[in-house]
Amino acid sequence: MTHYLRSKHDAILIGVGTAEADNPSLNCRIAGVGGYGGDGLEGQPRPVVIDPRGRWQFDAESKVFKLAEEGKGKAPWVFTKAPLDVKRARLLQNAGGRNFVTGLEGCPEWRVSWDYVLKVLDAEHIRSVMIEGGGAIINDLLAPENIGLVDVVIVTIAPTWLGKGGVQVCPDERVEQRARLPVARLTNVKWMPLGEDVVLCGSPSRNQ
Ligand SMILES: NC(=O)C1=CN([C@@H]2O[C@H](COP(=O)(O)OP(=O)(O)OC[C@H]3O[C@@H](n4cnc5c(N)ncnc54)[C@H](O)[C@@H]3O)[C@@H](O)[C@H]2O)C=CC1
Ligand SMILES: Nc1nc(O)c(N)c(N[C@@H]2O[C@H](COP(=O)(O)O)[C@@H](O)[C@H]2O)n1
Repeated sequence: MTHYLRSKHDAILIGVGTAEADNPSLNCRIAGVGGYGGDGLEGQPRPVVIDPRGRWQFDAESKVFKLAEEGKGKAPWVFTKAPLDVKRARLLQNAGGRNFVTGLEGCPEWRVSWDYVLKVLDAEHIRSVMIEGGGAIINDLLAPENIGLVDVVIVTIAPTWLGKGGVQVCPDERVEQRARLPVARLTNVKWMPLGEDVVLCGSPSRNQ
């Protein structure tokens, strides 16, 4: 499911926490897409890493760079507040990736504004973005001020325990006129069994 979804989006976006924790591949590995039997890089999403403070210590051995070199994925676009150091900037450029420097743009140094990121991606002809994670990025996009940017939420439920201290995904509670409001629900919900998993798909409610 994850790889099918990756093939259907122009970009796949993660936060630096995920880049550092997982060394992810961020490509699509379904037979028939570019690099896996298909032409060029057709069906491969553009990896986008949100890294305001330039924490991601990537090098040529990072999976996403290896795959780009092998023609099995696109090189990443990295959003930072200040330019990356020369070594990382050169590696990124040589691989075909880019460093978008947002500047301070009026928000705390640890975060970027979605308005800025989405405008840049739109200008670069990215028409659909799959937000893969992690927790902080998803929670921020589920917050009332950002939820309008989200078209669809897809949750895969797998029969496995994730362990203590896992990543918590839940929007902040809403308080209006001192009353606690329920967290917005999804609408147009569909459930689909897929192998051992169940996939839930729904749209954020616009009027809760
Ligand atoms: N099960 C799943 O489907 C997935 C799980 N994960 C897991 O999530 C974990 C990483 O999650 P987190 O540590 O929460 O890191 P994260 O990947 O959400 O990145 C958080 C970082 O993004 C930056 N950031 C920039 N703009 C931001 C904004 N507007 N809002 C929030 N953060 C912003 C912050 O500097 C922050 O440190 C990993 O353990 C990874 O395995 C990640 C992806 C998918
Ligand atoms: N286990 C799992 N299931 C999903 O449905 C997911 N979207 C993820 N997400 C993230 O996938 C990354 C590893 O995959 P690649 O190496 O990029 O193929 C990693 O960041 C997971 O946290 N995980």
